[in-house]
Amino acid sequence: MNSRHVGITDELQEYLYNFGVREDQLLERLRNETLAMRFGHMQVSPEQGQLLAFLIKLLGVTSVLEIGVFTGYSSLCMARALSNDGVLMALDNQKRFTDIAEAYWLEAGVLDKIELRLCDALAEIERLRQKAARFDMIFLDADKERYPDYYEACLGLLSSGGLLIVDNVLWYGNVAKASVTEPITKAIRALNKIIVEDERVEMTMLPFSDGMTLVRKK
Ligand SMILES: C[S@@+](CC[C@H](N)C(=O)[O-])C[C@H]1O[C@@H](n2cnc3c(N)ncnc32)[C@H](O)[C@@H]1O
Repeated sequence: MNSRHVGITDELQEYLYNFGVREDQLLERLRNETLAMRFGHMQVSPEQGQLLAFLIKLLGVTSVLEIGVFTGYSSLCMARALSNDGVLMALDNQKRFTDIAEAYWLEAGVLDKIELRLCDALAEIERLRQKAARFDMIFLDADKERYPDYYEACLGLLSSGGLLIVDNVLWYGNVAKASVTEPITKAIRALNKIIVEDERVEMTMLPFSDGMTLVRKK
């Protein structure tokens, strides 16, 4: 295996932000407001938000399901990238977070593209499956302990050729450390094994931010 990988130092991360990411003032304000909050570390990185938006435009995605909204950074990136007839269904169970998200969606003029549902996401996905709902793209970024359950449920909601994006698949690098056996790391490891062995999909794991896997349903 080719072992030439560039380690991301703080210096290189700064370079990446200067030359690899375009973040406007609204997103920067949301990012800084969120980072100042407790749990602010849960927010996606600017480069992740940019990749999600890029994929939506590249693939002409018109329906997105987001699982895990938090203060709305990723949903704002995705909603802006959708065409005017595009829809983003956004699931979270914490109104104190999504109130912040909604204020930013309103300011960005994308509130009417987003259908926010305050719910337990896995239960809501099961309800959506019973109604035979379909999405072109799903971004999974909620409770990691249930990632394997989410994966199977999400595949049932994806159109053929649809894209599932799973965040935090490297979990701070812990997935590769045998000594780490806490429940979240174990669940993410389990999901990574399921995905790499799943012949129903094509996949690629990106060592990007905290690790993102792109899964295309055949
Ligand atoms: C990592 S954060 C999402 C970050 C977000 N994508 C962003 O752009 O900043 C995870 C979110 O999942 C939500 N969450 C956790 N468990 C959930 C559940 N069972 N149902 C719905 N939402 C859940 C949390 O409230 C939190 O807002």
